[in-house]
Amino acid sequence: SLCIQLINPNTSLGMTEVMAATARKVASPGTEILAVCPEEGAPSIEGHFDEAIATLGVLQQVKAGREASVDGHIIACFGDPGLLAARELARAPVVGIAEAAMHMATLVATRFSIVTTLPRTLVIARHLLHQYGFERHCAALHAIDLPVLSLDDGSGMAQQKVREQCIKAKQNDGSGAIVLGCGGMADLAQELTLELGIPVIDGVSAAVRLIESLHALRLTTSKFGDLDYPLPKPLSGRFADLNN
Ligand SMILES: NC(=O)NC1=NC(=O)NC1=O
Repeated sequence: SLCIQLINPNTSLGMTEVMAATARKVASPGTEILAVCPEEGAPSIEGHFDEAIATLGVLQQVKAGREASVDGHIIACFGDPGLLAARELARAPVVGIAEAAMHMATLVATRFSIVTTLPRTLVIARHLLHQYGFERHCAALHAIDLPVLSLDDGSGMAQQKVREQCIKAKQNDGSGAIVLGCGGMADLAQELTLELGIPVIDGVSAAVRLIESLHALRLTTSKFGDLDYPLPKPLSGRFADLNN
């Protein structure tokens, strides 16, 4: 059986639980989901500064996961913070929820739209599209203009905004699929797919199944070249044990 480490890079336990529940629903029988988040950091990740803060916690959790011999790591934040650094530390596959959702969208539609949280994080999604080579596949990006934690406040307001933006995207963008641009939207994909009649894709679910596929194909992170383990050197202070 498989053990997949689900890393919520922010420190909000409610979001970790929503994503863990979604991951467990979609995981194959026998796949265990080990849901974690950093001991310290940002309660939500809404920009470049928050991502920089979150990266240390992601790396600490990846190291812990490697020591626990997990079969894969999911970076469950739509900016995929620390993805390549995590791949240097990891032996097992590391998949970000943005790249997972984007890859799946390209397999079922010629173009997809992204619906994310704050307008200021749109540029982060654009950077990822460029980095992953998916710019030509993305027809449009939208933001609900609500903070990440509004998805976790129990009011249902953010969820309604996500639904509205998805309906507008389907009507206006010429996209065949929609990517949900926040880990906190993970539980909305199934219902929106049914309601809209087009694939509405959550990156947490996509990442779980991608890691299961990588495992089945015996594919693990290449340790040849730039993703080899970090060069040994005396790291100091809080970083001291990160690379050993
Ligand atoms: N675009 C986003 O909303 N990214 C995110 N920030 C978080 O804290 N979790 C996410 O998925």
